[in-house]
Amino acid sequence: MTHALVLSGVEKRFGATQVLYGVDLSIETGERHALIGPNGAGKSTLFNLIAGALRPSAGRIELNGANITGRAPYAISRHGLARSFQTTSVFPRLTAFDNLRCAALSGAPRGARWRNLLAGSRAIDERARGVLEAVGLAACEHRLAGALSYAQQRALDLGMALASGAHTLLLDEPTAGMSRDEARDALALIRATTAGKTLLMVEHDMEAVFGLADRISVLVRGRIIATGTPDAIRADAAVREAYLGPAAAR
Ligand SMILES: Nc1ncnc2c1ncn2[C@@H]1O[C@H](COP(=O)(O)OP(=O)(O)OP(=O)(O)O)[C@@H](O)[C@H]1O
Repeated sequence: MTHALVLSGVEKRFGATQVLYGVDLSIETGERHALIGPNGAGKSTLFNLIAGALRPSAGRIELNGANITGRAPYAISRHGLARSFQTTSVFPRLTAFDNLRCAALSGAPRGARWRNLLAGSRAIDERARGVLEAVGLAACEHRLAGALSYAQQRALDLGMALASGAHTLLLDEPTAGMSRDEARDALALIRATTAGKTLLMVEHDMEAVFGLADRISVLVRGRIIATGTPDAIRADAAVREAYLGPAAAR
């Protein structure tokens, strides 16, 4: 079994405040893994450590076997990791198509990147167009990203992660702020477009988590208290207690 992402003994302190304690987490290649936990558990902090926005105080993080601990975000993205944000990270004054071209360009081999840009590379355009269609935005090709609906911007955000060619995607609350119908569409889109990729997502919507994840890890006060299939997590007494209080665990 190969692992796309392996965290060993990861800790994070902000000054005197410790937020993460000895986090061990192994995500299999091609797995869809959800990270859940109460507010303030440390989920965003863990994402920031994996993506390189923060450096761990201790521990090691490997992406596809490469040690990426404490590396800069751009270096980690070159190793094949893309992150989608809770607030979308699209460029509002570029068209949907140009947003995807930028993302495709960022994933192009380093030496070829500026040549590609200058030459208006057909390969980059084709990749961007393919992703535009895959995320259901073909009709919005020439629209400015800032003029798209929130759900469309999230779809474009997902498209940018795909266009970069990343094999591992960190999805930060992919259905946050959406209506029930929009959330269902977003989940179907994620399922359809990420086949074969490794996903780690933080999500509060349990319907989304249990509908999409192969396995779930539960983070409570900076510690992973359980990892398992959706059925195992549902039946786990410690998880029920953490979410619902001691009475629910009995
Ligand atoms: N830069 C920082 N400096 C000090 N404390 C921080 C910093 N960033 C986060 N924290 C603290 O770390 C803890 C975990 O925060 P984090 O945002 O990672 O939790 P979370 O599980 O993502 O919460 P939520 O579900 O509400 O987004 C919180 O107590 C938070 O106040």
